[in-house]
Amino acid sequence: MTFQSLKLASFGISAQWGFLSDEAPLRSFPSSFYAPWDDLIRDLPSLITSRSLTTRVNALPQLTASRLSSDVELRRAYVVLGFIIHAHVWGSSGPASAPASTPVAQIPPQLSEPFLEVCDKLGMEPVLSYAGLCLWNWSSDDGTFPITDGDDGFFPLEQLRSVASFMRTRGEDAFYHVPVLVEAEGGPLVKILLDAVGEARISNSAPVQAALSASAAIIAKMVKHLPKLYSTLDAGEFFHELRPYLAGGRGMEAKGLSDGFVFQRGDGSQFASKHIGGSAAQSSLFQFLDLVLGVEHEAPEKASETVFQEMRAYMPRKHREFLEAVSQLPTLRSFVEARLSDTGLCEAFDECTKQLRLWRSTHIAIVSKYVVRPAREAARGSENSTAQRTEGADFEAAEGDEQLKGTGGSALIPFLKQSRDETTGVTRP
Ligand code: HEM
Repeated sequence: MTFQSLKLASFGISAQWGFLSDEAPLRSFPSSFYAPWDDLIRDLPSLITSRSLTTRVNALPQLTASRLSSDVELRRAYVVLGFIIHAHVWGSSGPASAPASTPVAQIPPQLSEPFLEVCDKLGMEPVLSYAGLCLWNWSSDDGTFPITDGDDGFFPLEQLRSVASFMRTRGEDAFYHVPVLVEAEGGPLVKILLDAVGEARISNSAPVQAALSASAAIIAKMVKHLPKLYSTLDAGEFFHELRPYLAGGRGMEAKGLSDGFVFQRGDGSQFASKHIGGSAAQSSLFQFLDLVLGVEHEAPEKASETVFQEMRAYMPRKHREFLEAVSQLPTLRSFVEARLSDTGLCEAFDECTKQLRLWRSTHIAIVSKYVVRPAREAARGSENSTAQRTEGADFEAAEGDEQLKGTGGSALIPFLKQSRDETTGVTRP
C-alpha cells in the first residue's frame, strides 16, 4: 500500500469530519418497507420502561436486509437493530425501574437474520459497537452536516439528538455525542497528517513541522470537549442505568449468558456469539494518531495482542482496512528521529504527543468519575448490605481499582495509564 493510494473517500472517511464520514446518519429509512424498524426504534425507551418490548419484538415481520441499497442505509440498520437487540437482551424482563436483572440470551430470527446480514456487509462483529453508539447515532435539528467556513466547528452538544437510544435522557445523548464532537474536531487530522507523511517521504521538513503544529492545536481542542460530560451525564445514571445495556455477550456467564448472545436463524439453527460490548476504545481516530505519529503500545504480559489490536475487529471493515494501510507507512516519529538537530521539528512533534498525552490524562479523570468511583461504591455497598445492586456489566470491583477490568477484560486503570505513558515525544541528545 503506497501513501498515494490512500484515498480517504474509498475508506468512508471525510477530509473534514474524519471517521464520521461525509454523510449524516439517516433519521428514517427511505423505503416504507422498513417502517416496522423505524416505529420500533422510535418507541424503544417507552417499550423498555413498560416492559412491553418482547410483545413488539415478537410482532415484528421478518424483513430481509437485501433492500438496503447504500452504506448509509446499512449503517442505520446496524444502529437500529443493534439497539433493539441490546434492549431485548438486557431490558426485557424484571421491574421497570431498572435494567433487567435477568438477560434474555435468545435473539429471534426477525432480529437475527437482518442484523447478521448487515454486520457481514459492514464487516463488523454482531454486537453494538462504537460506530453504532456514536459515529452513526447522531442527528442535528435539520438533519444535515453544518456548513463549515473554517472556525465554526461542529454542532453544539445541545443541538445533537440520538438516532437510537435506550432511555432518551440528556445524559445518554451526551455519552454518545461528546465522542462525536471529539471525532468531528479531530476529523481534519487524518488528511493533515497523511499529507505530512507524503512530505516526509520527499524530505520536506517545513511542511511536516507545520502539520505537526496544526495537529497539536487540533488535539488541544479535542481535549476541551471532554469536560462537557460532567454537566450533562450523572455518574450514577451512567454506571447503573445506561452501562448495563452496552454489554455484549462475552464474560457474561455469571449474568446467565453462558453462550453469550444466541442468534436464532430462520432455518431453525442457532449461532452463539461472545463479543465485547461497545467502547470508545473502538474509535479509529485515536488508533490512526498512534500509528501515524509512531506511538507504540505494548501488549499486557501473557497477552498475544494489545487492547487496541483487539478493538479493531469491532470497527467497520473500511476503517479497519484504512488503519491496516496506515500501519504500513513510515511514521512521523521515524522522520523526526532522523533529524534530532532540527529543534523546531522536534518541538512540534513533542507538542503533538504532549497534547495527545493530555487528552489521555483528561480521559482517565473521566473514567475515574464514571466507572472507578461508582464501581468502588457498588463494591462497598454489596459488602455492607445484601440488597441487589446493578453491577457494571463488563468488570468487577473486587479488591480495589487496579482489579477493575475493561471491556475486553484487560486491567482497566493499568491499561489507560500505560497508554498515556507510552504517548511520548522524541528523546533528544
Ligand atoms: C463517561 C464517559 C466515558 C467512559 C466511562 C469511558 C470509559 C472508557 C474505558 C473503560 C476505556 C478502557 C477500554 C475499555 O474497557 O473499554 C476507555 C478507553 C478509551 N476511551 Fe473512553 N470513556 C468515556 C469517554 C470517552 C470519550 C468522550 C472518548 C472520545 C472519543 C473516549 C475515547 C476512548 C479511547 C480512545 C480509549 C482507548 C484508550 C486510549 O486511547 O487511551 N472515551 N474509555
